[in-house]
Amino acid sequence: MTITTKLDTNPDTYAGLRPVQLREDGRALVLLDQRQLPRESVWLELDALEDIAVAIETLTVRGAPAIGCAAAIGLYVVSLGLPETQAEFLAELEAASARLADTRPTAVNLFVALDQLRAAVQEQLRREPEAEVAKLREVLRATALDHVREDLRACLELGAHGAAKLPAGGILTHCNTGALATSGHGTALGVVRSAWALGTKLHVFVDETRPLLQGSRLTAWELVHDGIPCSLICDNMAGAMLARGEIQAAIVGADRIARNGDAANKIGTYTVAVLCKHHGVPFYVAAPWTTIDLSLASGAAIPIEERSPDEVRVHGGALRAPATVPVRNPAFDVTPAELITGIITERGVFEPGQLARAGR
Ligand SMILES: CSC[C@@H](O)[C@@H](O)C(=O)COP(=O)(O)O
Repeated sequence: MTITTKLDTNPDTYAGLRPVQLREDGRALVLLDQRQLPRESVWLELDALEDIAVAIETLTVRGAPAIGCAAAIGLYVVSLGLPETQAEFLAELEAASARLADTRPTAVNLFVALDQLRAAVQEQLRREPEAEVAKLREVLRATALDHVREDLRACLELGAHGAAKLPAGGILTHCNTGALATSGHGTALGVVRSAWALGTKLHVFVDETRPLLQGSRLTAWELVHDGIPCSLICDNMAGAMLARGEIQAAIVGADRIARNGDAANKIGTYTVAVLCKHHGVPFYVAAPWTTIDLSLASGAAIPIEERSPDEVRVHGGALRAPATVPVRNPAFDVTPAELITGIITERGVFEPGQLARAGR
């Protein structure tokens, strides 16, 4: 297919939604508050460590790449308030990084971003052991902005690779993997966006994604905004849509992909993959390379976040279950590699079993 050459893959000319930014004066993390969508678009400006950590924990900012971007800019912003002596600065920077790392365990992008910033500081100290704190802040700022820019570049490029694979027709997606979940454009939803921009006739089936409704609140909001045809469905309707032949492919994102291609993503993704296998429908995972964790042999080693029982018991502000009923609330599941047709990255589209070699 030659159509991919028409896609804009330049992050410097990207004009779409950027939900995670550094404020123009460079002193605050700016976030589009995803808890308020789709009711209203509220932008928050945060500069305190605890506020930034809580924003990640409460899904004010969410989606693996966006979490990484928020942590990167967040750590830089926090560094502005740290002591001016190098030893104290470094000790407090480590503590701040540890607090941010403690927010959400599954999205590996969080740890990649924090490691990139810490490594950049270490590299500066190796070259200049007496480096002033001002210089170290400069390094943090440049590394954080580079992380965000690289994420956008990856999304635009994987969008182009994925668009060449996506068939016309019904496309099922789960959770939100759009601009909101990244630095912009999106991963799985970025592929949908890129394919639509190229003229592929699509109709997106949006799983509402219980318990926190990232599909109905966020994905549907993005698709309606872009004018991409879509239908919102409850999670338990996906099987019926597949059985009726209304879905030609499924595409989802990932929070962490192990070396063997097993992929952790929003709870319910595994169910979609099993259904697709049963119906002979291709099931794609789209993610930037920062989501691939080659240090883990398989998905069994991916830490899965368990969230508050009240996210399941309470819906729309009202109790929908006995207040004391025991609840399980794993936020993610692992889709085994054998159910995945292809993993779409900025480096190209891989069969799950090819990841390890591609990563060398
Ligand atoms: C491009 S986002 C990929 C994943 O992070 C996404 O599918 C997902 O599962 C997000 O979960 P969330 O709990 O909303 O952060």
